[in-house]
Amino acid sequence: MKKITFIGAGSMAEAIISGLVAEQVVDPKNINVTNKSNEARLASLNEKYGVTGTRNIQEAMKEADVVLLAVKPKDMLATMQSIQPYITTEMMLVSVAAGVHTASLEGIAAKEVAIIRAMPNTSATVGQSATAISTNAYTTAEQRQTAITLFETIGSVVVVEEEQLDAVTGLSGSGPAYLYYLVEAMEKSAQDLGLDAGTAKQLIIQTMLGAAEMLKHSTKSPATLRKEVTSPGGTTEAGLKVLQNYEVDQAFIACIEEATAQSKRMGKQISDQLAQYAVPR
Ligand SMILES: NC(=O)C1=CN([C@@H]2O[C@H](COP(=O)(O)OP(=O)(O)OC[C@H]3O[C@@H](n4cnc5c(N)ncnc54)[C@H](O)[C@@H]3O)[C@@H](O)[C@H]2O)C=CC1
Ligand SMILES: O=C(O)[C@@H]1CCC=N1
Repeated sequence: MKKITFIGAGSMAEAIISGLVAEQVVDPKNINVTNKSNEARLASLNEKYGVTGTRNIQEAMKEADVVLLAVKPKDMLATMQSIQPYITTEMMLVSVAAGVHTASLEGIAAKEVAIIRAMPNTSATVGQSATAISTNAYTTAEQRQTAITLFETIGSVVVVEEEQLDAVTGLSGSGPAYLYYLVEAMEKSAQDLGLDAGTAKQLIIQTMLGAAEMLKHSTKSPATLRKEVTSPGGTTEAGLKVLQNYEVDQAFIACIEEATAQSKRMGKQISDQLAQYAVPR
């Protein structure tokens, strides 16, 4: 990876830039960043990471090996149209936009260019994203490896078929929010039970981290690990009975299915929109 250009300078772009710089995968001098209008944001990224902020798209795209599209799905059409003249078949485009299909991007690029679609999550900010990527037909094995290396700077990477990315979005793209929701409930109950906020926070975070480490390192299934906490007639059994009565497992399943369905709906909406602007070849 010699030169990388970020189109979009928001939170996802910053998380990836900080990973690339910290892991020394790319020299900051070879990272260009551009955004829609916020000059101060580009200056701040320059100061923090040594990357080059520019408002000139042609300049930003010049000699880029990787172009990372980190804009909201609704801004993808305008973004693709603005970079289209500068896309070359030697480049690799990487999109992190939820629901945007590689075929839609190919339609606007109108060139046989490698396109990677990725679904990271916000834990990228602390180098702990669970990222899944898929590749289009023009992606070489070397480019695929480059994408894996890029996303490994912000966490773990799996390669999936593109049609699986909706499920990935519902599961791990949105996933941090489900866990934060659980923590919010744990904090509320701790407060009701008279624990001070600082003490509760430390206990909850370490409980989450410890359980995650157990899941990662133990050969036992989650069900076995759960049973090991649950003494017959004890506190866990009493608590879990309440969760079962509320069918909390069914609620989580329905939640992930609905998030996946929403990813599909967003994908259809944006691909219909982008199809109208596809350049005939
Ligand atoms: N927040 C999340 O949990 C996740 C978000 N994503 C995806 O990451 C993408 C970026 O999200 P955020 O960083 O949270 O967004 P953000 O709103 O923080 O940043 C978007 C950036 O795009 C720039 N932009 C908009 N239109 C542009 C244009 N025409 N040309 C150049 N730059 C333009 C904006 O100036 C801004 O810098 C989204 O597509 C989202 O679907 C992916 C995985 C997880
Ligand atoms: O909520 C969303 O649409 C984005 C995609 C995955 C996480 N956040």
